[in-house]
Amino acid sequence: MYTVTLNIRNKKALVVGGGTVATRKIRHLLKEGANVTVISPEATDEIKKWEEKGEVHWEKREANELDVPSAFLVILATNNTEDNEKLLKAASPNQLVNVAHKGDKGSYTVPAQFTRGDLTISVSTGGGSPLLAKKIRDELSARYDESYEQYVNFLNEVRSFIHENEKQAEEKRKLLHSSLQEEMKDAHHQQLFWQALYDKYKKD
Ligand SMILES: C[C@@]1(CC(=O)O)C2=NC(=C\c3[nH]c(c(CCC(=O)O)c3CC(=O)O)Cc3[nH]c(c(CC(=O)O)c3CCC(=O)O)/C=C3\N/C(=C\2)[C@@H](CCC(=O)O)[C@]3(C)CC(=O)O)/[C@H]1CCC(=O)O
Ligand SMILES: NC(=O)c1ccc[n+]([C@@H]2O[C@H](COP(=O)([O-])OP(=O)(O)OC[C@H]3O[C@@H](n4cnc5c(N)ncnc54)[C@H](O)[C@@H]3O)[C@@H](O)[C@H]2O)c1
Repeated sequence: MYTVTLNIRNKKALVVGGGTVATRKIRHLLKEGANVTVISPEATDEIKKWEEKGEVHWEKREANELDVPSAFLVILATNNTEDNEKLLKAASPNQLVNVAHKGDKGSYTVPAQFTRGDLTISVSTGGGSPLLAKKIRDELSARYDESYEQYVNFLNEVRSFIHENEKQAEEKRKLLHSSLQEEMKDAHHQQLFWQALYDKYKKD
């Protein structure tokens, strides 16, 4: 499998089906800023609320082959395997298609994941055992707790500063590695690190 992180902001996403699985998928798509259309005769209360608030466009009907080609990303999440497969055939090879009832039929599956600011940790079994992916994700989310959000911000800022101020590759590498030491998660150590950088490059 070839793992990527996709920017789906303002991209057209089509979700076929309005059940529990579709709802979970839509929640994630909205969080990432996609432009979501749902086609389904029935929908959960959560989807109805999104529709009322104008956050998704819901077409209350069964989907057909003509609906598929215009979306960047397509999620086939009906409870009817034959319908999902009929719609899958209408997709172009250049579209990203997720098939909820059988991951390996589509072009992508969604990993279990969590974020801490700019840090995303994803776990995939490629459809082999979604529940194992979820279990490992839960274990990792306890290990990489909320404090990582601030820590990743710190590393991001430190990295920009080092790139701006240090031109020598070896010294740059050393500084970047020293900012990764476990103790740097602590605010006091971060302050000391900044002070050392300012002193080294004579900034106030
Ligand atoms: C990770 C997560 C991401 C997401 O969907 O957003 C995800 N499934 C999640 C939840 C979940 N999945 C299932 C239940 C009910 C469990 C139960 O019955 O109790 C729950 C609900 C729950 O546990 O909450 C079961 C299940 N899943 C699939 C089938 C069909 C099949 O495989 O035949 C069946 C039914 C047969 C079975 O039970 O096996 C198929 C897929 N599910 C995938 C991803 C893809 C493979 C990912 C991988 O392997 O790494 C793939 C192939 C397609 C896809 O959807 O992309 C999300 C984590 C939740 C979270 O993030 O909190
Ligand atoms: N990917 C996953 O994580 C995962 C987890 C559990 C189950 N599943 C699979 O996902 C599928 C959906 O599960 P669910 O729990 O959301 O089902 P569900 O019964 O809650 O919802 C199915 C939805 O599909 C709609 N629908 C049916 N035929 C349609 C059509 N032709 N066009 C448009 N909409 C149509 C229904 O109106 C309903 O809203 C099942 O096939 C199940 O095997 C996947």
